Amino acid sequence: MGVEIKVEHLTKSFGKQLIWGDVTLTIPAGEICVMLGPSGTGKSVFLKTLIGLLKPDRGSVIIEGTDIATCPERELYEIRKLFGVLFQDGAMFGSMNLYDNIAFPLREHTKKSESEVRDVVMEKLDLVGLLGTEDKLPGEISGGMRKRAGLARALVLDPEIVLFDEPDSGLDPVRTSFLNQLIVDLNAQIDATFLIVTHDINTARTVPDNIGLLYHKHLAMFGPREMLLSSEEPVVRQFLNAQKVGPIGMSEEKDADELAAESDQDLPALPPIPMQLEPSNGIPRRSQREPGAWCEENGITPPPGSFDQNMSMTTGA
Ligand SMILES: Nc1ncnc2c1ncn2[C@@H]1O[C@H](COP(=O)(O)OP(=O)(O)OP(=O)(O)O)[C@@H](O)[C@H]1O
Repeated sequence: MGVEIKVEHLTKSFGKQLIWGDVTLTIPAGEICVMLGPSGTGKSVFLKTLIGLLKPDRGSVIIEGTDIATCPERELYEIRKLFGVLFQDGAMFGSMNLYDNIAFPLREHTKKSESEVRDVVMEKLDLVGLLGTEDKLPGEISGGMRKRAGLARALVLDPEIVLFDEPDSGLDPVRTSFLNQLIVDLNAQIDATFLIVTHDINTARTVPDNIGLLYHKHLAMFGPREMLLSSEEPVVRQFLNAQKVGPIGMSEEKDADELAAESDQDLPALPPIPMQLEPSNGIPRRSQREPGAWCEENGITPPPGSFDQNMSMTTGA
């Protein structure tokens, strides 16, 4: 069913460097969320804090009634079993074939027999479309296949929460589309809570139920996909539409002179909100909402052309 992650007033620094402060949000059980933000805004640090690999300075991360920011190491060890993580590079052991890489967490953390291990490994390989590649070494397969293998390994302990750290990094647009479809299909199938850190605007616009944006040491906005895609808030609008005009500069914020120089420029109209990616079997996911439902409930008129089935360009950039 997936479990909820409740983050309250979370603050993280390294020495004197504040990464982000007072982050409060709830990642709903079973839903897909995307976390965005310019490079260096602390998205990976956020993922690591959620899983207890980094300790926040203040605030809490509540999972099934336990605050993983303060709980004893033993409890943290138990809570971590709820997580599957797809690391950026797949984090495979280079000298082990895919079978042994994927079997690794089962051999480490369970008492399963080798034949039970085999059943799980083959099931997960099938799930990610990699049956038949089990004897290959990670170095012998493409980047896209390595991501899938990493995903199979993240799934072997049947996680309730799956964290994806830039699943699309280094992938071409076609492989990214296939991986996004796999993510949506998996969510429909295993119903776990998914959190994806990405730089890919097309992924952010089409895959998740909810979007968050970290910017300038705080959470600029978090909410339903349609809320952010129809938002006129300058940072959200600029980032989600990949535009140069707006408060975000080449390195963090633009200064007052830069902003004044573009004050007479008209902002391009918000592009249409694309349809959300559906599972390939056409059966909606449990957390999927009707297109336009959030806008209607909140009295927001979506940009013209939104939710058009035939829309080909989704970013409008
Ligand atoms: N263990 C650490 N010790 C000190 N500083 C760290 C540590 N981990 C991360 N940082 C710093 O925290 C900041 C945020 O890093 P992080 O990797 O989370 O950013 P990001 O948003 O994921 O970036 P990108 O989009 O480029 O991957 C960076 O300035 C980084 O140098």
